[in-house]
Amino acid sequence: MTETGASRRPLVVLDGVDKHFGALHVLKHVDLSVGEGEVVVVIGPSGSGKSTLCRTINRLETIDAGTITLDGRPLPSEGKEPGPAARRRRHGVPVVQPVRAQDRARQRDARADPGARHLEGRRRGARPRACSNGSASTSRRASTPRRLSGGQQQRVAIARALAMDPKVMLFDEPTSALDPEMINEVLDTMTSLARSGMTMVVVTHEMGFARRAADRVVFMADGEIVEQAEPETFFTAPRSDRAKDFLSKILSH
Ligand SMILES: Nc1ncnc2c1ncn2[C@@H]1O[C@H](COP(=O)(O)OP(=O)(O)OP(=O)(O)O)[C@@H](O)[C@H]1O
Repeated sequence: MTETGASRRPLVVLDGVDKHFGALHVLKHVDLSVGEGEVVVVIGPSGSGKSTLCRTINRLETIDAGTITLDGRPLPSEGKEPGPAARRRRHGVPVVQPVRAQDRARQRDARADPGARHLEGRRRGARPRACSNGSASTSRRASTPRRLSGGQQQRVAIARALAMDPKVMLFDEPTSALDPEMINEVLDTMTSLARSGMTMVVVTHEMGFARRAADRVVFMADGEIVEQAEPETFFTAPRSDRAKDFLSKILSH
């Protein structure tokens, strides 16, 4: 039986977190504890606050009220450190986000048009940087991420994040901008990571991944955590009408 968050050592703890964007109340008194080695998949309708939740954990977004602690240490208040990048480095909570659409368009242009490829090479600079991706082949290692496919770029992003030796990794819809055939290779990498014991918070619409790799599914709607359960329980017997409605829509596709 899967160990639930309650029986693990708390690693990431959100306590009464509120977040507004102007008049929009995006996170409403959110309480969430992620245990060490736990894989939490966050799902819910568009606009429910999933990405914002993820972004508050690594301080890409500030919060208005409540606390977030990482391994018992509170995240700093806004203004006490130089900037978001420095905060992320210090706290070591990497987030893997979608491959940017513009990068993918540029790759397609470069493949289709030698002139564009030349320009693309100039844009990158004279010498490609090596990337320390243990899963990449030797020839791929000499490539810069922009020469790689979207799926390979995401695997490099995951490898780079792992190089930070993080206590927890965040994934914010990492497969959302990928071509369908590349989605599975990224999900396989994430599944391996989950099975290796990495603590992960994953915002995704990939329900197969949630069933396969999650210890717990957190369902959000309108800025609130409406319910949370082990995947089988959630997918076969959701309790709330919101979750039933959401699942009926996505699972019927
Ligand atoms: N920087 C911002 N400024 C203003 N409003 C924002 C900002 N970021 C997000 N929002 C709004 O906050 C709400 C929650 O957005 P969020 O991206 O967290 O939702 P989500 O559940 O991840 O949605 P999706 O599944 O579509 O990505 C949405 O109404 C969104 O438009």
